[in-house]
Amino acid sequence: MKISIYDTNDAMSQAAAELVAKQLAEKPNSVICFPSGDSPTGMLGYIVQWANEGKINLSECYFVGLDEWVGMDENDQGSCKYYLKHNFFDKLNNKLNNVTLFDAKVADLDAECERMNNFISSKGGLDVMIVGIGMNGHLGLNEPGTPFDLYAHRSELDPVTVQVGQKYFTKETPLTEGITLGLKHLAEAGKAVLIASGAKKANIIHESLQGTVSTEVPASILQTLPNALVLLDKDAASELEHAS
Ligand SMILES: N[C@@H]1[C@@H](O)[C@H](O)[C@@H](COP(=O)(O)O)O[C@@H]1O
Repeated sequence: MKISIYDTNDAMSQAAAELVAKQLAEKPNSVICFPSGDSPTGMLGYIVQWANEGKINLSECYFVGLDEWVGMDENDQGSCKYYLKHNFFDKLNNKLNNVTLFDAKVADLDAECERMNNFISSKGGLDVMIVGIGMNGHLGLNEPGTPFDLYAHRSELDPVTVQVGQKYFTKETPLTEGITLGLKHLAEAGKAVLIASGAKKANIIHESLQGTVSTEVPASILQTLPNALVLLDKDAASELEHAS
């Protein structure tokens, strides 16, 4: 695991976008996973800008979604699909050719997990998997207690996730279940990238990156991963020991 600390959220976001741009320059048909939430907004802004300026080419790459609230689609404000549509897909001048997202409205969610697993393995795995971190240390919707060796799976939501998740919705929304790529995908990705910013993430970043490795803190898996890159702004890094 390598940790990089930037002065601002904007600098951290630009560095994450540069990592994606470099990956695409080296391998145009890369398989890339983006999260939703507040963390990737700045990064996606740079990627959209550079794509629309013709500086990066997204036409050959494969985009995979990280997770979704069960029962929601792109029409539900607060869904991961809604976020990606409004912050990424719809802002690009050229429509993306290859986008694979969870369908969280299907009756057979286990089959949907298999579909995502099969798609990713058919492409030889994820080249870059970018994730944010939840206030309880979740990655995607891999909640506390999730085994490290799962691929895509259904997830019973932790009370912290249900409460914090309300920030994505304009009115109180019942959230009970999620569907998500697994921590095994992260372990097997070419690059496993965590992005985090803001002082409110400082405590869970410290616990995840310098505390005990445990399934109770899903992000602690990053300590064990040689492919892990952690990009933080200085506020999110403010409780780390011996970090500069
Ligand atoms: N399901 C999402 C995750 O994919 C996201 O990465 C994480 C952090 O969210 P944020 O970036 O808004 O802090 O929690 C949410 O619940």
